[in-house]
Amino acid sequence: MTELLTAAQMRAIEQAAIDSGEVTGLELMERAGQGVVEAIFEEWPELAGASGRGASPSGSPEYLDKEEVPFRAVVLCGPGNNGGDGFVVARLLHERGWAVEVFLYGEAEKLPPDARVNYERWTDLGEVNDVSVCAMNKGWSCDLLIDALFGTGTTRALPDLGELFWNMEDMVDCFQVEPLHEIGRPAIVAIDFPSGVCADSGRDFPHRDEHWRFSASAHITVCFHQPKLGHFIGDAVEKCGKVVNKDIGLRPSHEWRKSNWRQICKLLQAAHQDWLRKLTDQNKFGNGHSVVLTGERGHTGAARLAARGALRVGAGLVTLCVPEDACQEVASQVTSIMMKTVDDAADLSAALEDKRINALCIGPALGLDRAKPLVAAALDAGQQARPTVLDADALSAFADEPNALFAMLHEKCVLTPHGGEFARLFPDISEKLNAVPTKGPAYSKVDATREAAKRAGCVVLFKGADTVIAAPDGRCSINSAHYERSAPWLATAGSGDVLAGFITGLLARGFDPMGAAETAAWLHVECALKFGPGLIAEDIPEQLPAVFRDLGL
Ligand SMILES: NC(=O)C1=CN([C@@H]2O[C@H](COP(=O)(O)OP(=O)(O)OC[C@H]3O[C@@H](n4cnc5c(N)ncnc54)[C@H](OP(=O)(O)O)[C@@H]3O)[C@@H](O)[C@H]2O)[C@@H](O)CC1
Ligand SMILES: [K+]
Repeated sequence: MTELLTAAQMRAIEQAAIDSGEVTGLELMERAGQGVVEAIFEEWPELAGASGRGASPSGSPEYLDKEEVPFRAVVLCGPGNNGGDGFVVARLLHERGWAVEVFLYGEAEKLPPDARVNYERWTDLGEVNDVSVCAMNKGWSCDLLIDALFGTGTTRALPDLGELFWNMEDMVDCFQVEPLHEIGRPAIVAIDFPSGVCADSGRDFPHRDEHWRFSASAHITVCFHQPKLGHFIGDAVEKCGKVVNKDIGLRPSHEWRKSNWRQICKLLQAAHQDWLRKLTDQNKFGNGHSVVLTGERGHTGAARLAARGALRVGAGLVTLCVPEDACQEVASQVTSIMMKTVDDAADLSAALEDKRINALCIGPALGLDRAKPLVAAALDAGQQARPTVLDADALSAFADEPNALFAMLHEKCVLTPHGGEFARLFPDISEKLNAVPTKGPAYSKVDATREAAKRAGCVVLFKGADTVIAAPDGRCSINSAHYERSAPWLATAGSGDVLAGFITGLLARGFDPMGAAETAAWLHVECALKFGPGLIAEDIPEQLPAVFRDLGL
């Protein structure tokens, strides 16, 4: 499980290692530069030779006939240690026979000490020009462009670099359709972050000149030790291209980790596999009994999707609670899923007398008018605190009085809002999240979800391509559907209902709320990836057997 750090956590780990005497800042900078060069050659082995033909701006045949020339790199260095990494990369490429041009944003005299040392090492080998004199056309016809302007220290807008960033985005787009060299334009590599992106939130800092871009773009982003939060949330996911992490020999101390674990956010990379493995001697009740409430006639599809999800994910029994007038509609559509007539809150309370029902899903297409009393019955303090997923209308119904909902919630609940539902329940938090950031670290989706979970007193799963899951005690994880797990076709009607069903089924199987939400979110994306384009919500649960087989279950 990868831990995602904030800039401050990364600095603390780095400082602890330096203070312990096991490494110096300068050594870390050297390793960072080496990591970037390594990543470049791993990504583009064709650049690993000492020389190449050089980029052909036009791809014209007469150019190709010329004698081979060294590969050319342009390195853009900034005023902090990110710039320091850039000087190391410039030197290492030069040592390999590359022709390297270096441009600096800022003043050499003001560079921090380690960056200054590497600046001087570079000036023994080549020139440094001001970034403002970097003729961009010249830059674009090189083989490699290194963005070492800003890394984890970005704290505000970079308006004077907006045009440069705009050009970089253009180049990244071009290169995605044409292979390297054929268009004579460079591979773009960001060191740690595409410049302008806030490391904690993944957001960039807009400025008045909206014509230009607010942050850089890259084909690959090389980060160090562990990826940061900002690589997986916010605007950065569109800018990083691909995130490559390089070890720079930092070992966070056990003590540091122990005292900070609640502040660390995990990136979900696997299901809780051991928990998923069914015990062979379980009977159907051993795997729990999930109940899903449907809406009224004509509004039962969402709950049926959730129920199917709960059953496929392994709940032993799944029952749909259906209003009398919708029974025929539901009965004609389900087989292995059971039905019970539940018209109102009194019926629900009576149904929940059955203590074998150990997980409940309430909300998908439930109907705003019916939702409030039914939610109250589901969460009735007189009942045992039963694991309960609240989704869709069960959340929106409380838009006018979210505190009334929070007062009823308990620690076995899971809320699964999308952005709109989140804003209805947590308007002030949503406002902070949607405000234009002016200084870093900017308020992030991770901050927002943690704050919401604390207020609600239960697990909150804030949906999106970057789904964030947080518990009231600060535990947090991100389920990213970006980069190699990109699954845009998951944004389809009913997909969220299936997710709610997955969580409910896992709760029935005995997962704790955080584990159920994390595993369900991860499986949900796996199912989408398994199916591919053309996916509709009905397909999602049907991929689970294949996903489970791949997991060796
Ligand atoms: N931590 C580690 O373990 C390791 C870290 N390493 C590397 O160090 C990087 C972090 O270095 P860093 O802290 O010096 O930050 P960085 O991103 O270079 O920028 C800071 C400078 O930018 C300035 N500045 C900010 N915003 C600005 C703006 N809008 N416009 C203008 N200026 C602005 C800011 O000025 P200030 O805000 O202080 O006025 C400051 O001068 C990290 O990303 C990685 O690449 C590696 O060497 C390996 C080990
Ligand atoms: K950078």
